[in-house]
Amino acid sequence: MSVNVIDGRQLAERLVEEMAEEVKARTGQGYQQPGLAVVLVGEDPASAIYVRNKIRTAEKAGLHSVVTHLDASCSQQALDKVVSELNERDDIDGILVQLPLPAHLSEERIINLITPEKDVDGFHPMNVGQLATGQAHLIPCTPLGCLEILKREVGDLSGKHAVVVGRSNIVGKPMASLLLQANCTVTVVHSKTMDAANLCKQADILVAAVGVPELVDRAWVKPGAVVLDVGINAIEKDGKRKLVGDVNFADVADICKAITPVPGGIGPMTIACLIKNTLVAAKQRGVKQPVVKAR
Ligand SMILES: Nc1nc(=O)c2c([nH]1)NC[C@@H]1CN(c3ccc(C(=O)N[C@@H](CCC(=O)O)C(=O)O)cc3)C=[N+]21
Repeated sequence: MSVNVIDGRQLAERLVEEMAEEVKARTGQGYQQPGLAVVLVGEDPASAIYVRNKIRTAEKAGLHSVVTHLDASCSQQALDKVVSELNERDDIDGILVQLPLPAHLSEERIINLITPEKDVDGFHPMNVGQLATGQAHLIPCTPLGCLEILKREVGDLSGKHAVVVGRSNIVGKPMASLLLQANCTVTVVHSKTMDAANLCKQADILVAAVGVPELVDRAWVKPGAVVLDVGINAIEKDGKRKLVGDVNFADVADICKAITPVPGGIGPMTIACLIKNTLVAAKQRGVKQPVVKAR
């Protein structure tokens, strides 16, 4: 079987270009330039890289962006205050608080505090509930990026057996909701599942999102399956730091119909979907530019 390696970087770039056109058209019609706010707490180097990528991509799409960088030791009250102020700002359509937060801060509290209309991560219980009931408008970025790829690679998902490995609130659960919405038969596999490999081997669509380096090997994959690898794991190999996914790419690639690589697969699509959600939020809010009166 010839391997189809899905180029997430190229696809993401195309989506960002399309969105840049849309932003231009909308500002031309008198709407305010969409704004994204990213809040970063602490000095985790991986988080700093992701935040930089998000801001760079936002700028490519013609959004304006603000980054608030707080000290790792900041209080919950200080973080709450930053989010509350962003909630009130008219020029900000999307708010993202980079996770994970330092252990002394409550992620749940912050997720619940972000106003649902600006929750471009789609993590607020209101947006989670809307996704579960098919009324979604802000859908978590990674699952949304996965769906975009599946629409292109598979087309109609109706009746396909999709297996999601992992049950996190940020990927596994919303991914399962979205696939169900698209008429897949959905199985969720997790750490307590009996015989995960055999369940996965029945999947037409396999989404791996557990954060275990190269967990999924050949024994887990049905020939002809479409495999999406959400994992981003930094490992040491031959004394060098290297990024690998949750899928053992070299072991499975030749039996897949299509597969996403790490890096260059789902990661860039996640960021493109963050921009998409910021546009969705901006349209929903519909704020016009202030009218300057002629005199
Ligand atoms: N509130 C919140 N929302 C998030 O969406 C969120 C978060 N917190 N915390 C961390 C995770 C992780 N995440 C990534 C996004 C893009 C890449 C990405 O673009 N990766 C590149 C390369 C990365 C590299 O080279 O290190 C790739 O896969 O090709 C990776 C990881 C978003 N997250």
